Parts: sequence; structure tokens; C-alpha cells
Amino acid sequence: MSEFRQTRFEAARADEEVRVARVLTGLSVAALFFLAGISIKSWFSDHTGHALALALFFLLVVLNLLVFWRTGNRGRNKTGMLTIVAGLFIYLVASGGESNTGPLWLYVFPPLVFYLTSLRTGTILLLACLFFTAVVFRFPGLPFVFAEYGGNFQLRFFATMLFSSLFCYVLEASRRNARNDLVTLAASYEQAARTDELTGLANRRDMQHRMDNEFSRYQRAGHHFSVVLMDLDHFKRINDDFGHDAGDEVLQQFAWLMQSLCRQSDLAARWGGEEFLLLLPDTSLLQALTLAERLRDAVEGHEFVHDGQRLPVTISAGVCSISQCNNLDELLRQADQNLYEAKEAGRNRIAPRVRSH
Ligand SMILES: Nc1nc2c(ncn2[C@@H]2O[C@H](COP(=O)(O)OP(=O)(O)OP(=O)(O)O)[C@@H](O)[C@H]2O)c(=O)[nH]1
Repeated sequence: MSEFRQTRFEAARADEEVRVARVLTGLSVAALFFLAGISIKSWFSDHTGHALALALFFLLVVLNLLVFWRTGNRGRNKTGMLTIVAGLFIYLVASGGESNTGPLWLYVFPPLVFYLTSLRTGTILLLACLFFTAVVFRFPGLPFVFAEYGGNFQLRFFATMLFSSLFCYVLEASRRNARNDLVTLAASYEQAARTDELTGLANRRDMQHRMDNEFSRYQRAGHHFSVVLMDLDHFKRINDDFGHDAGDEVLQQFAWLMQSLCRQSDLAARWGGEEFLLLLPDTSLLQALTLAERLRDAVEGHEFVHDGQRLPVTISAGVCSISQCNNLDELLRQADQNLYEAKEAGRNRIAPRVRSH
């Protein structure tokens, strides 16, 4: 998986976590209403023990919500809620709830558990719950079991519960697959929107975005940066003399050469047809001039070959540092002016020329 796609997946996972936390808060509040309602009803139906047990679960849900609001720990909130719900279901199955209808609440568990956890953890938790239910059904004489269920109910409960669990598993698995496909698709479209198709470099839009960020960084923390605006000399002649394919190949080879000479933190972009822009973070004018000269020299020395023919390729470049300008427009204008001067001065050179350079 490419680094870009990996980042997108991580961002999607983070979004999902926030969404799940929001849904979980909603579910917790809904659970509070249900627990309070049934607890009050049980109290007035003289099922005091059941009413108190539900009130205890009510308090646990409140406590879990308060801890979450205080700490913002989503993982603990999820584990807390799952533990409470599992505890509630164990209690309902073992006690029978009101009129032995307790196990019916277990149907809520499969969708909840698959939504909140991974498919694997969900399956394990669900199997554990079903195992506990089977023990309660099979051994009604155990000390913690207060309910006895008929054979018919047991059979139907297990059959429907298994079907519901399988169905929830399949639904959740396909939801996750669809989400992953969407993230992959979105990542590839996003990458395409930021990349120049021919050279694979960043395109103008992406470069503009990165320069905006770099300029904010400069304003905030004073981190200097420089740009190198480059243009292939007499590129039209290459197209005219050797064909458009030869021109394309030169652009690709030049892009490769440029990237091989840059640092990982630098950004190389195709700025226009045969114009390229290098963004050099934390780089002074002198350092940028040195890099530009190295690149010019490398291009001059590189053998650009197409169909066995050597192509005459050189570049001119205009260099500028943000320390000389007030804003990005001025920076680009100055780099362009310097490039123009390099062309005027005879091409295959860098401007401005400095003594030490
Ligand atoms: N093969 C190819 N050519 C391109 C591409 N984009 C722009 N060009 C060509 O680049 C040439 C640029 O020509 P000019 O603007 O006259 O510049 P130049 O010939 O490089 O001359 P100077 O810049 O003055 O040195 C044009 O012929 C465009 O058609 C591309 O993607 N592929």
C-alpha cells in the first residue's frame, strides 16, 4: 500500500472512531431511558430485585458516560459500554428478567458488538455470550441461575440467534469492505487530482497548496524557504526536431533527475508545460542556488536519449528566497523575473548570479 493510501486509511479509521463514539453516546443515552423506564415499571410491579438490578446498570452507564466526558478516552468508553451490556445480558439470561423474556434482549448484542469491535473480537464475544446462555439453559440448577426455559424456547432462541448473528456478521463485513473500497477509490482520485500524469510529480494545484502551508510556517515560526523555477531551454525545438514523444520522454527523465537530486522534504512540481518548480523548505537563497546549479550541471551532463538519438537538453532557472519577499505572489514573480534574466543572458544558467556562487 502506498504511503499516501496508508495515510488516507488512517484518516478514515480516525473518522470512523469519532463517528462510533458519537453513536455510542447516543446509544448510551437511549439505554438510560430504557433502563430507567423498565426499572420503574418493575418497581411498581413489585419486582423489586429486578428494578434494583436495572437501576445498578443505569448507574454504571451514567458512570461510563461521565468518565468518557471527563477523559475523552474513546477506547475505554467502548470497552466500558460493551462490558456493561455483556453484564446486563448475562444478568437477564440468568434471571429471566420479567416473565422469562430476558434472553430476548440478546438480539441487540450481535449488531452492537460487530459495530463497536472488530469482526474477530465480535465473534469471540458473541460466542462467549451464547456459550453462557447454553450453560444457563442446560443447567438451571446452578446457584446463579434463577430462570428455567422450555425446550422449545431454547431451540428457537438458539436457531434465531445464530441466524441473526450470521446475518449481522455478513452485513458488517460487507459494510467494512465497501468502506475500504470507497477509501481506496477516494485516495486514488485525490492522488490523481494532485499529480501530473506525465511526470508523476506534484501538479500546480498541489504545489500551490504546499507553498501556502510553507508560507504559514514561515510567518508562524520564521522557517525560511526558497523556490527554484526551471524551464527547459528551446524545448520547442526538441518537439519539432525529434517529435512529441521525444519531448515527453525528456520531461519524464528530467523529472526523475530532479527528484534524485532533491531532499525528501523538498517538493518538485510540474508548474506548466516545460516549466518546473522546486519548493525547498528550510533552505537559504545560497543553498537553493547551489542546488539549482547542481541540477543544471546534472542536466547538462545527462544523456537524454530517444530512439537511439541523443537529445540536446539544458535548463535555465530563477531562484528566490522568501526572505527577499513579502508574500508568495512576490516570491513567484521574482523567481520568474530571475528565470527570464537567465534566459536573456544566454540560457543554460541560473539567476541571480552571486559572487560566491
Ligand atoms: N512533448 C511535450 N511538449 C510540451 C508539453 N507541454 C508543453 N510542451 C511544449 O513546450 C514548448 C514550449 O515552447 P516555448 O514556450 O516556445 O519555449 P522553448 O522552446 O522552451 O524556448 P525557451 O523557453 O525560450 O528556451 C511548446 O512547443 C509546447 O508545445 C508536453 O507535455 N509534452
